[in-house]
Amino acid sequence: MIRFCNVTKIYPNGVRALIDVSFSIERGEFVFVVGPSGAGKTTLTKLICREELPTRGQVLVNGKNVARLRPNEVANLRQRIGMVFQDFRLLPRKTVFENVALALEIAGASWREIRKRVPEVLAKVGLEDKARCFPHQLSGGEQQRVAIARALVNRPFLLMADEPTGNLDPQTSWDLLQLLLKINEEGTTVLMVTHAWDLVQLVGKRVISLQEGRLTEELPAWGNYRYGT
Ligand SMILES: Nc1ncnc2c1ncn2[C@@H]1O[C@H](COP(=O)(O)OP(=O)(O)OP(=O)(O)O)[C@@H](O)[C@H]1O
Repeated sequence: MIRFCNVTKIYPNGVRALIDVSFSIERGEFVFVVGPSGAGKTTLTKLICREELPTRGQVLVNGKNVARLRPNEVANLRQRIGMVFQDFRLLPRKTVFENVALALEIAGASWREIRKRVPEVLAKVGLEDKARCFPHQLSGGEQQRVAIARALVNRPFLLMADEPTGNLDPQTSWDLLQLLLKINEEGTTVLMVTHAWDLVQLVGKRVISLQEGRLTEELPAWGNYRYGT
């Protein structure tokens, strides 16, 4: 579903963010992307949603070279990839319902669909009773779950979460990871960028590791491996 073929990304200022990176992600996988600050993790996510273009090599999403997409296809690609960020990025003057509804409105959904779909997706993230709240009335973990609901509402084929637990305490981070694992079990491919190596070790999922722009290590899923056993 996602394929990087010898991808190098050099920014205009000369920084080599990714160097000759190749990997594939199949439909239905849960993949962690780890690595130190500046290793190229966010750049990798930006190449997938075509926020950036590779300098060399190819990024294929659903078999299509993203560099060759027409503008309407780029918009369509971005609508079909759910994005979650460390800082939640909710609109502060809109309620939880409105924050999630906006993603559907932009995709052209009818009011009838919005009224049906928003409560469904809020229930999925356990926030059905918070629809009328504003973001500042919620905890960090709840705000991140709203962001996940917003990312899911258009039924994306891929959920990309860039440091989603970066602003959360350990227990809330763990709960959030469980939510992402549940979403993955229900069929959505998940790519999670993280520094939280402790979380990565607690679940047996595939790990792509970057170091100074190079893919240094690819650990397969560990099956039933559990931390401390
Ligand atoms: N728009 C840009 N222009 C120039 N250089 C950039 C740009 N975006 C990122 N970089 C550089 O590219 C390298 C990789 O950055 P990237 O954000 O992908 O790393 P990261 O692994 O996500 O880091 P962090 O964990 O700190 O978020 C860094 O050296 C960064 O300074």
